[in-house]
Amino acid sequence: MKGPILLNFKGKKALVIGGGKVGMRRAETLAGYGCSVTCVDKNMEVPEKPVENIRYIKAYCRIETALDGMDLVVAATDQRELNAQILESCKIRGIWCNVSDDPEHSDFIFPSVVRRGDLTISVCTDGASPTLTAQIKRELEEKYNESYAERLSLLKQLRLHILKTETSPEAKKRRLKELTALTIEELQREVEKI
Ligand SMILES: C[C@@]1(CC(=O)O)C2=NC(=C\c3[nH]c(c(CCC(=O)O)c3CC(=O)O)Cc3[nH]c(c(CC(=O)O)c3CCC(=O)O)/C=C3\N/C(=C\2)[C@@H](CCC(=O)O)[C@]3(C)CC(=O)O)/[C@H]1CCC(=O)O
Ligand SMILES: NC(=O)c1ccc[n+]([C@@H]2O[C@H](COP(=O)([O-])OP(=O)(O)OC[C@H]3O[C@@H](n4cnc5c(N)ncnc54)[C@H](O)[C@@H]3O)[C@@H](O)[C@H]2O)c1
Repeated sequence: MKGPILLNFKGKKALVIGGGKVGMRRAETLAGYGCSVTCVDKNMEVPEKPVENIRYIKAYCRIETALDGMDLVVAATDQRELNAQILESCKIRGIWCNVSDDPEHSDFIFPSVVRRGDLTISVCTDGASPTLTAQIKRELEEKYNESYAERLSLLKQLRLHILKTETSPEAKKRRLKELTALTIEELQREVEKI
């Protein structure tokens, strides 16, 4: 069974093999998390707006050398056999691999993600219905709108202040809980008092 964890991608290196629709989306997702990404495609088409953390390489994938030094690999070619070979080579080397057409054997898969500042909500159906995943994501985007980024930033400041100043563990817990019921305007007023 797969379970969610949040990885720290800073300083990590990822290889995405196959820079088609899915591979390019994965490369951009990983780059967005701060990962250094190399994307290899035999027909590489560099996008109009290249992404800073992505090296775009036009070449056939050479598994033997391409995997060296990689922390994560995504096999996203349209060749099932090649994708399976990439997974096998990663297993031998102890590198975690995602195969875009084989969630069952992948070491990790890509959930759908809603981000609001420090808030991360991820949704996944383990490949059962990515369409339902996308629907649930849209519902969450509406419920947890952009204002949650501001709300969290205020809550963070207040939490740090309470942790520093409040000595009683019970009072600490109670005050932290009370804060989550406040509106943004009320939170702003609380921050001004710090
Ligand atoms: C969340 C998101 C993240 C991302 O991909 O970045 C994602 N799929 C997204 C879009 C999307 N997926 C598909 C379509 C075409 C329309 C449709 O059919 O609905 C579209 C729409 C589009 O492409 O625009 C179909 C599809 N998906 C998979 C297969 C292969 C298979 O099932 O074998 C096929 C059938 C292929 C075929 O038959 O053609 C497999 C996976 N897709 C996953 C994630 C993983 C499981 C997630 C889960 O179950 O929750 C997993 C296992 C991949 C993995 O992570 O290894 C992203 C939404 C972005 C967002 O809105 O946030
Ligand atoms: N996970 C998802 O959300 C999802 C959605 C649709 C499709 N898929 C699956 O993901 C895979 C890729 O789908 P896509 O729509 O991105 O396909 P695509 O055809 O757009 O991209 C595949 C890319 O792989 C490249 N490629 C093929 N052989 C190569 C090699 N030897 N070396 C380097 N590059 C090579 C091709 O040039 C092509 O650009 C398919 O197997 C598909 O079934 C997954």
